[in-house]
Amino acid sequence: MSSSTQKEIKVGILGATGTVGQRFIQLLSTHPYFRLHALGASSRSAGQTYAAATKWKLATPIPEEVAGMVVSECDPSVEAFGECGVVFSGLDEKVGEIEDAFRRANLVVFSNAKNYRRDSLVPLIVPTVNPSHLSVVRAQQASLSLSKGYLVTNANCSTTCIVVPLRALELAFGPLKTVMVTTLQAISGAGYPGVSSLDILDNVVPYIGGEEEKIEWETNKILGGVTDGDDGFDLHAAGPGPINVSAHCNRVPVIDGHTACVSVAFQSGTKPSVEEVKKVLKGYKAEVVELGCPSAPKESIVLHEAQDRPQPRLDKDLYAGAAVHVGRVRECNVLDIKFVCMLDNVRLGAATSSVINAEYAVVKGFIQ
Ligand SMILES: NC(=O)C1=CN([C@@H]2O[C@H](COP(=O)(O)OP(=O)(O)OC[C@H]3O[C@@H](n4cnc5c(N)ncnc54)[C@H](OP(=O)(O)O)[C@@H]3O)[C@@H](O)[C@H]2O)C=CC1
Ligand SMILES: N[C@@H](CC(=O)OP(=O)(O)O)C(=O)O
Repeated sequence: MSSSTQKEIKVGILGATGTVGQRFIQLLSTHPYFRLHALGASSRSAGQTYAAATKWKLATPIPEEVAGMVVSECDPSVEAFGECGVVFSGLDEKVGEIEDAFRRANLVVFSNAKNYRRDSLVPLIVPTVNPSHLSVVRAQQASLSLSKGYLVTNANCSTTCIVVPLRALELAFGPLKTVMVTTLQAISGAGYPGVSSLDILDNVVPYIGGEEEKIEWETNKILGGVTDGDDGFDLHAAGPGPINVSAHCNRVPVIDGHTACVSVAFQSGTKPSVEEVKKVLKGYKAEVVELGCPSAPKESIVLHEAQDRPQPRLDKDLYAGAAVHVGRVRECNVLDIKFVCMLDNVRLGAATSSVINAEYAVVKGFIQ
């Protein structure tokens, strides 16, 4: 779809004052398809201008046209939200029912929260992996008698980091059998103000509530397929059984950028060489890139050859934080192959994924 023929779609942001909400503002203030029209947050912020309500933490200033917008409650009956075609949600998981209320008001909702990821009619989409799962929203709409509204989720940020290289490997070398992953997760993953400085400075915290279970479960939904008839998901589609995923999650004193150390075994029992694996990762082409979705990165996987890369501080900003970085590809003595991957947890790990998912929905005619 060319920007000259495209009618701008009015969009709202739920949780606009938060860590993910701020990235949405930054990404959408110059977007070729979407125009910011409504901002929502809690009753603590409602009624104030965006600049007054928000502890802005990004290095670029609050876009001028947004600073003076008045934040409202997250309620679909607010007039400005009713005028939107799409809402992007950076809402806390504790208020998941708000997203459902917007969907039932016939709005298209792109959510970052965990609440609906396991729903059998809600797509869980990493845009550079499984955007075609969007087809299931037609069954979701039918189940709720909605003509326009539906809800799409993106994945947990660490899960997003690992599934991009895993998809590339699976397409080239066949179904995966076992994945072992150890994460080193940035502080911004816990939102603002997040983990207290006294807990995280000079320290590593070897526990992030619920994170390991999310990685272990979500990986199978994302790498699975959709059922015949597009009315659900098949967690086992890629192989004879689900992938055995075992995760250890750690919080580390990094501001942005989650790192994951991953070991993989394939079902076939045949070990690909390190050079074959590198070639496959480098050559991986995602559909959203081929379709020209405006926020999709030129390379979905950036392969690093230097021994000490990827590093969050040095690598996370490439392609506006929309790529997964992979390095240290080597043979694994226990499983088949191992590598290190890293992504910007607030961009590809959250806001950017929602935006690319919405771009794909526009290009594929799922948003009028
Ligand atoms: N940070 C990250 O890296 C990632 C986050 N996520 C998910 O994204 C979502 C947002 O996370 P994050 O931005 O980090 O969280 P923050 O805590 O930084 O922001 C939460 C937002 O939700 C709003 N909010 C809180 N309570 C209510 C309420 N009762 N009614 C309406 N709005 C409310 C807050 O508004 P107010 O300012 O008024 O309190 C704020 O805008 C979460 O579900 C999180 O799990 C997913 C992947 C990565
Ligand atoms: N739990 C993640 C961030 C997050 O909010 O994940 P989820 O969207 O799965 O709740 C972290 O702390 O880094």
